[in-house]
Amino acid sequence: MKDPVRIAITGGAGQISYSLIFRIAAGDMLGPDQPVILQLLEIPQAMDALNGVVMEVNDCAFPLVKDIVATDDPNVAFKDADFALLVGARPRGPGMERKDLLEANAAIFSVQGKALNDHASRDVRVLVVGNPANTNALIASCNAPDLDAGQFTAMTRLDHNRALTQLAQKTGKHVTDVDSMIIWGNHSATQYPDLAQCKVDGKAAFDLVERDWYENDFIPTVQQRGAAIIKARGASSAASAASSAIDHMRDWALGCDGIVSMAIPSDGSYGIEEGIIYSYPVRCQGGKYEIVQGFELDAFSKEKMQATEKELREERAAVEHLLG
Ligand SMILES: NC(=O)C1=CN([C@@H]2O[C@H](COP(=O)(O)OP(=O)(O)OC[C@H]3O[C@@H](n4cnc5c(N)ncnc54)[C@H](O)[C@@H]3O)[C@@H](O)[C@H]2O)C=CC1
Ligand SMILES: O=C([O-])CC(=O)C(=O)O
Repeated sequence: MKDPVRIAITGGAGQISYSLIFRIAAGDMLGPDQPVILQLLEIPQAMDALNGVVMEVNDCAFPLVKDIVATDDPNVAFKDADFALLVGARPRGPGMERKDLLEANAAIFSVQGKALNDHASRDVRVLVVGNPANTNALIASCNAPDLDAGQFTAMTRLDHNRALTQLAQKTGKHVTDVDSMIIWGNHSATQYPDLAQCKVDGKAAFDLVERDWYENDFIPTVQQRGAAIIKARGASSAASAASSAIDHMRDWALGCDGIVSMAIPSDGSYGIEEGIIYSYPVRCQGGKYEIVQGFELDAFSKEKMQATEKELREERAAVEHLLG
């Protein structure tokens, strides 16, 4: 058996964590041979609920769980953490955009960025799920000057997975037949789900679907899927968010075939302003991710990519005071 790794999860008593923690404990994120120590963070008012979750994890008798820490102190939760999944934040309700949460949630990520800086493993991999995820990741990263900015990522894998299913259903194929899906930009209604590189069963997606469906159905459906779930469920997506968080971390840590979407610090690739946390097509191998370069962009793509970049710049300007 390998040595255990430490996995910090914030918002441990929330909806997403109620799926996420159990799937990580079952080995879905790092594999069936990787023992884990779960370090769960909550706010003081939610500690009773968190202790209930810990009781349930214990009741599962998971062979891979070596220890569980439940705390309301970020300095304890992030101590020596190898992985940190920053989920704890307020979710939006009907009629809100994710950036409306900026004011309520941004301060959480400056505190947690500092705690990661001071206590986490120097190789910690951070995934921000709490919305608005891209800008929250930027805040956390800016408050962690001793860690590399590239260690901070935000989740657009749920958008990526949603897009895979929309296209697979439209073409009568399976998600595993779809290659090179790309989500560009912000995890918001301005994101750009791009089919220009996409293939289904080896055939160009653009040869299989009408342009009208792409522009007026596929793109808005993926952009608005979070709101559609809130309308249908009366609460924001939870199990699907947890599943995508696991996909993101698993691929980053263990590698994967093909292209996936991750929101990462821009290095200027594709003309996007350096530093903002922007979703790119990446390949993951050897514990690292790398932006896939060289795709040609038409005017339609450029316009959409710039619109979502503009929103991220505006979000950054709104939290300038938290960027350290
Ligand atoms: N990036 C993405 O694709 C997605 C992001 N989300 C976002 O994830 C976040 C969590 O969603 P849910 O689990 O449904 O919300 P929830 O309200 O069920 O759970 C959030 C938990 O975080 C805790 N929390 C709040 N402040 C905290 C802090 N400073 N430290 C630790 N814990 C704290 C709360 O007490 C609560 O238990 C929301 O911001 C939501 O919008 C949700 C779905 C997808
Ligand atoms: O829409 C929301 O507020 C929750 C979320 O981020 C998603 O489901 O993509």
